[in-house]
Amino acid sequence: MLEQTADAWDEGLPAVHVKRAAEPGQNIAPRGEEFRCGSVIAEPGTRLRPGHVALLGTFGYADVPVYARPRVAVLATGAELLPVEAALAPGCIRDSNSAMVAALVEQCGGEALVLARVPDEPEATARALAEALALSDLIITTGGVSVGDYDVIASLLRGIEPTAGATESPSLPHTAAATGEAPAFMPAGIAPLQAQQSVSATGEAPAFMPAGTAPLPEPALPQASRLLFNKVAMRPGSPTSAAVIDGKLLLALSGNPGACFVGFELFAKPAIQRLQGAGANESLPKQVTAKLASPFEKGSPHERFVRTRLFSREGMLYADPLAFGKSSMMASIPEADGLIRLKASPEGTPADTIVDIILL
Ligand SMILES: Nc1nc2c(c(=O)[nH]1)N[C@H]1C(S)=C(S)[C@@H](COP(=O)(O)OP(=O)(O)OC[C@H]3O[C@@H](n4cnc5c(N)ncnc54)[C@H](O)[C@@H]3O)O[C@H]1N2
Ligand code: MOO
Repeated sequence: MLEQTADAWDEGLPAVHVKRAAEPGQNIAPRGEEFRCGSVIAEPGTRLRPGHVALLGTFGYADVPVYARPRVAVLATGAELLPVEAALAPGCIRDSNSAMVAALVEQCGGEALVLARVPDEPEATARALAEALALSDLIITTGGVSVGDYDVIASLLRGIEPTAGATESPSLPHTAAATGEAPAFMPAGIAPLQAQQSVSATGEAPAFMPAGTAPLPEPALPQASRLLFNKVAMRPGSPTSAAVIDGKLLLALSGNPGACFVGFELFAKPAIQRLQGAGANESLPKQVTAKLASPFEKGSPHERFVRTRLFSREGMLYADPLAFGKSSMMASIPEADGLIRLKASPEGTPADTIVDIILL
């Protein structure tokens, strides 16, 4: 509001000049202007944003029931993995996936429980998964999911029965957005959320890890396990797999950091949001369209998800694919604003093509 008066003189005396007369009711907030009796502040399942918290506050709701943050166990597999703080040794690599996945989990509202890394041994891995099941609502593993002799997650998954309708290369979950269906990989009856726990994402075994957990008699997953899918028709991250173990979702992401990141965005993020009560559509990745700013030369037998920078020029959104976008590379991950969805094609995609973008 600006002052509508000015100093003036009237017949030699100081006066106030009113520039514009007030209208009746002006600057008075009538009762019920913004909210009526019965107005809904937030529907059940709404993710509470700062604006919702302001509304709840103004109407005196100090406490409201919310979903517990899902506890997400993060288990990196690979004999070559070292803790982040370790000096490099020949043939070894630092476990960056655990730290990245933990940060991604926290970013989408989950609570990350970073478990001790396991070598490529079925017994140790099955034991670690049993421990993860006891501690968490959802398990994310990285690595060991491809076709090599030491890909232990893959061999454990091969040992369980596929769910009716499970496929080798399912459609990607966000293709369900148009139908309004729940993502196909979300199993019905996921175990209810339990009390919260907190743990730091240092990559070390958490202090609450039960000591002396009895080893499983066989390196196998529990009887009640069901395979949802093994492998997805996408690049990167084609070995991504999913199963339900004892009523909890296991997402097995690729060990390659770039593929691990893409797998998380496409599969883990929607699942974590669903566990927080988000509706099927709300939890799916948000998509926009943009013009490709530079050509993407490489073709792919499967749909490809390319990390990209986004910018706008003259009212048009452009996607500029980032360098260092290979599955094994991570330099482009922090730079990426989105993932370009490129259709399977033997050829590359020319500049100026209108492409779908998943926003990160
Ligand atoms: N014979 C074939 N081999 C592979 C195929 C194939 O079709 N046939 N597919 C390749 C593709 S595509 C991918 S993707 C990878 C996925 O392999 P895994 O998920 O089993 O991952 P690993 O082999 O365990 O690791 C791959 C790569 O990533 C590094 N890594 C693993 N974990 C971490 C971590 N926690 N932090 C950082 N880096 C990690 C690991 O050292 C390897 O370099 O399979 C191909 N092979
Ligand atoms: O599926 Mo892999 O990530 O393409 O290299």
